[in-house]
Amino acid sequence: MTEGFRLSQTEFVPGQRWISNTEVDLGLGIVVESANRRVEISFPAAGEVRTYAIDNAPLSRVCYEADEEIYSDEGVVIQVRERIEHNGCFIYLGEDAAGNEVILPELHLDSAVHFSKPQERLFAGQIDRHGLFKLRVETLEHRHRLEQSPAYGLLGARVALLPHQLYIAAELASRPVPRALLADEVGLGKTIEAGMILHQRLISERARRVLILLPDSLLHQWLVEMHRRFNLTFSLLDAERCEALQASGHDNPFESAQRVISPVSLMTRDAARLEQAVAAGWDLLVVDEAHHLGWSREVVSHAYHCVERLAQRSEGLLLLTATPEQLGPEGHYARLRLLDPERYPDLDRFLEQEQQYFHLNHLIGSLLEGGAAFLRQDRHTQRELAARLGEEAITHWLAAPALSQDNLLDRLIHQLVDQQGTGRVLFRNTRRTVEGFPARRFQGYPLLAPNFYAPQGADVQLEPLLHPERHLGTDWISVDPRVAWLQDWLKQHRRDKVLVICAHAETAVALDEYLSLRLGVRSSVFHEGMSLVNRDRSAAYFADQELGAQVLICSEIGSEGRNFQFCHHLVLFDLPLSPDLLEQRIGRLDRIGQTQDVQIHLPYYRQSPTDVLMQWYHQGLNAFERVCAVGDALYQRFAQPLHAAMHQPEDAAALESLLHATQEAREALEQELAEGRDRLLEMSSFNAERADQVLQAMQSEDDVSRIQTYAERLFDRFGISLQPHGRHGLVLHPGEHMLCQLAELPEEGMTLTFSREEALQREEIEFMSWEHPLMIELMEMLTHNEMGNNAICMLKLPALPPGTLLLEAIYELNLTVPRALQLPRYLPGGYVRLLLDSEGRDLSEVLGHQPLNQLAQPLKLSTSQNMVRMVRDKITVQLQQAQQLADARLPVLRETALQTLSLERDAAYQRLEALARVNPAVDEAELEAHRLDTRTLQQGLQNARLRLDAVRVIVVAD
Ligand SMILES: Nc1ncnc2c1ncn2[C@@H]1O[C@H](COP(=O)(O)OP(=O)(O)OP(=O)(O)O)[C@@H](O)[C@H]1O
Repeated sequence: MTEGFRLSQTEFVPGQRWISNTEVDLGLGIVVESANRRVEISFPAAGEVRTYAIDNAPLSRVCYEADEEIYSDEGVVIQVRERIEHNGCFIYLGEDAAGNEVILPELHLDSAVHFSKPQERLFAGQIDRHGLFKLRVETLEHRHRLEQSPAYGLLGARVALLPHQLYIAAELASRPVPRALLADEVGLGKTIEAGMILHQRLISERARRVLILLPDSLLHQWLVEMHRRFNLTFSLLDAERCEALQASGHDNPFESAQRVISPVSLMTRDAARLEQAVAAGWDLLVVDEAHHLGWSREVVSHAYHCVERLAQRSEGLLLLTATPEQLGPEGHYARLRLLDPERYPDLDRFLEQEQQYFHLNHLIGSLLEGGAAFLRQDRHTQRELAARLGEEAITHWLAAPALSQDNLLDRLIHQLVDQQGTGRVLFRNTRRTVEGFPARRFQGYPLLAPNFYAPQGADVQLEPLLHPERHLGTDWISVDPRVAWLQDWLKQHRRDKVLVICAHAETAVALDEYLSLRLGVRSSVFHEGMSLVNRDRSAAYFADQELGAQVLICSEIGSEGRNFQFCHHLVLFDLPLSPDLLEQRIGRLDRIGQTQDVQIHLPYYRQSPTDVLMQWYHQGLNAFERVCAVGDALYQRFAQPLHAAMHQPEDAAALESLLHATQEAREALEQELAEGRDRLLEMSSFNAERADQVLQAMQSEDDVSRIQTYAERLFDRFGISLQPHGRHGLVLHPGEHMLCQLAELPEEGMTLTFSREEALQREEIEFMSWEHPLMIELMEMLTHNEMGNNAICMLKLPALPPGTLLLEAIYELNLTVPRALQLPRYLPGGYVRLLLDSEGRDLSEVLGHQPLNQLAQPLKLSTSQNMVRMVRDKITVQLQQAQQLADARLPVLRETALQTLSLERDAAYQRLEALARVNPAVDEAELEAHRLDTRTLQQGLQNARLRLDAVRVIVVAD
C-alpha cells in the first residue's frame, strides 16, 4: 500500500479518481459525469456505478505524492517522482522497477487498490468509529500481556489448576523441543498434561502436525478429551478411514489432516500405513500407555519398532505411562532410548548410572539442608560441586554477594538434578507429593471353592489357576461362588455404581448376560471383542447418572486409561499376576476427580492361588490401599517363591515367610529409593516456585470481570447477538449485521461461561477463555486487519487551549523472526504509544490512553471527515514527528529487550552447559541449537522496526 497518501478537495472532473468513504470495498472510482448537482462514479473493480448528490457526496479525492508507490491498471509498480495536473486530472511521472520512465494518467491507476494503513485510511476519509479504535488498542494490550505471560498457551484448557500439571506443562512447553516421558502415577493427569503441552505448542505455532498413537480402547476418550478440554479437534484415522480417504484420492491419508489420532494397531498390522505415517512427518508424536512397547536385549517388539520409526521422524515426542518399569528396567531404558537415542545408547551404562543416584542425592540433600552457609564453609562439597558442574560454577558462586548466593545455589541444585540420568526427560509425580486423594479401602471375601474344583498341583499352569471359571465347566456361572457373592453384593448396594474387572472377555460377557438377563440388573460390558463404537456406548451408559447401568463389567482392556472416577466401588473378579496391572485396575477409580474413598472388593476361593496372591499384594506390598511403586521390581525378585506358594496355598509357613521377606524388601527398597532416585525424580518433576508462578499467572488471567467486560464489547462490535446467561455466561448467535463470517461461531450459536469453575462443572457449555478459538479469531481479525486503526475525537481539557491538535500514535514492532521463537515475550510493554501536541512534544506520560478514553467524545463521521480535510497538513507533520520520536525510542526498547533476552537465554544455556558436562557429545548439538536460536532472536531485535498500527486525532474543544 502507499505511504503518505493525500486527499484533496476539487471540482468533479471526468477521469478523476475518487474513493467512497462509506463503501471502501468498491476500490478506486472514476468520475463519469458531473451535472445537475449530481456526480456519477463508476467503480471498475467492483463493476458498480453510483450516483451522488455533489453537496454531500461521501467521496474522497485520490492523490499520491512524490516517492510513493502506485500501481497501474496493468500491474506495473511505479515510484512517483512528480505529479502534474492537467485539465483537473493528475498525471503521475515516475519509474518502474527496471528504472524505465513511466507516465501514468490517473485514469490508468489500478482500480482494485485497497487502503489499509492508518494514515492512508484517515486521509481517505475511511475513519473508524471511536469505540472500534479503543477496542483495537485494548486488544493489542491484551495480546501483548498474554504473549508475555508464563501461562501463555495453557489458559484455554478447561482444567482445574493443579500445580504438578502446570509445572510439567510449562517446563516442557518452554523447551525448544519437548521429548519426555510423562510417568505420573495412575490417574494423576498425564493425558491432561499432554493436552496442555499440545495446546501450548499449537497456539504458539511451535507445532502444527501432531500424531497421537493409542490403544484401541482409548481412541474415543482421547478424541473427546482433546475437544472438550482443549478445543482441539483431531481426525481419527483407523484402517477404515484410511481406506476411505485413499479411495477418495488421498495418496497418503496421513497428509489429509494436521492433527491425527490413530490406533497403534494400525501401524503394527499394516506396514504400508506405517510407511505413510512416517512419510507424512510430524512435529509432535504422543504415545499413550507406552509400557506396551516391549523391548529387551533379545527381543524387540514390533510395536516398539513402529514407534521408533515414527519417533525418528518427529521433532517432539511424549510417551505416557503410569508404570514405566512395568516391563522391568530394560523396558524403561528402551523408552528413554526412544526419546533420546544418543543420550541412552547403552543399557549397561544406563543401569550403572542408575546406581549413582545415591551419591548425587546425598550431595543435593546436604546442600538443601545446609544452604549457602554450609557451602561457603565446606571445602569438600565445594570440590565435589566443581567436579560435577565445573570449576567456574563454584568460583562464580563463591564470588557472588552473600545475599544472592541463596538464589544462585538453587540454580546449582537444579543443574545437579538435571545431571541425574533421566532428570530432563522423565517426569513422575506421585500421590505422596500431590495431595487431595481419597483413601483406598480393601476388603477380601473368602469363599469356599465348589467341591469338584481341584485343579491344583505343581504341574498345573499358574495363570489359569487365577481364573477358576475356566475349570468349572460350561455352566460355571451357576456354580461359581464368586457369582453368587456378586449377585448378593449388588442387591445390598442397589444405589451404588460398581466397576467389575476380570481378565477375560468371555468371563465379562457371561457375567453381563447373567446379571442383566437372569437377574434384571442394569449391567453393561466392555471388552476387546466389541467395536469401538459399542465400547464407548457401554462406557457412556455406565457413566449416565440417572438412567445408566449400575454395573460395568470390563475385561482387562478396561483397566487402562479409562475414566470411571464417578464410581466408588471396584470389584476385582480375579487378580492379575502383575502389581502394575493391579495398580492400573485400581487407577480407574482412584484418579483425579474421585470424591469418595475407593472401595476395593475381591471375592476369592479360600486357600487358592488367588488367596496367596491377594495376601502377597496386601500384606507384602500393601498394593491395594496404597500405590506400591516398587511392586514390579519386587515381583521380579520374588516371582519364584511366590509362584511356589501359589501352587501350595495350604503351606501357611512358606507363605508367612514369603510375606515377611517381601515386607522387609519393600521397606528397604522404598527407603533406598526415597534416598536416591525418587528424591531426585521428585525434584526434577516438580518445582514449587515455578509452578506457583504459572498458577498465579493463570489465576490473574482467569479474572472473570476483565475478560467478560472486554469480550462482550468485542462480540458486540462484530455484530454477534448476545444474551446474558447466568452471572458469568452468555448465549451467542450470529447476528443479522455481522461484520464478517466467523469460522468459530457455529450457526446454531453457542452458550458459554467465562468462569473456569462453572466450566468445570458444566461441560455442555463452552469455557470462554483468552485462548478460546472464537476469542483468538476475533482478536486476530481486529489486530491483523485495518479495523479500528484510525479515529478522530474531541476532548475538553482546560489545561490545553481550544483548537490544539493532539495525535495519538500506536506503534507495533515489525518482527521478522519465526513466531515459534516467541520473540514478543522479551519486549517490554509490547508496543509504543506517543501523544504529540501541536509543537511535537510527547504528552503520553501526562495523559495515558485510558484517561484519554474517558475524556474523549466521539464525532460524527461527516464532521470527522471535514475535520481531517481541514487539518490534514498539520496531521502530516505530526505523523512525521511521531515517526521520528518512535524511531529514537527504538534503540532503548531494543536494549531492554536484549537484556531480558540474554538473562533468560543465559540461564537456560548454563543449565544445558551443566548437562553437557555429563554427556558432551550429545549436548553440543543442543547447545549449538540454543546459540543459533539466540542469535536469530538477537538479529530479530536488531532488525525490528516500529510500524504505525493505529492513530487517533484529538481535537481540543472549548
Ligand atoms: N487438571 C484437571 N482438571 C480437571 N480434571 C482433571 C485434571 N487432571 C486430570 N483430570 C481428570 O482426572 C482423570 C485422570 O486424568 P488422566 O486421564 O489425564 O490421567 P492419567 O494419568 O492419564 O491416567 P492413566 O494413568 O489412567 O492413563 C481424567 O478424568 C481427567 O479428565
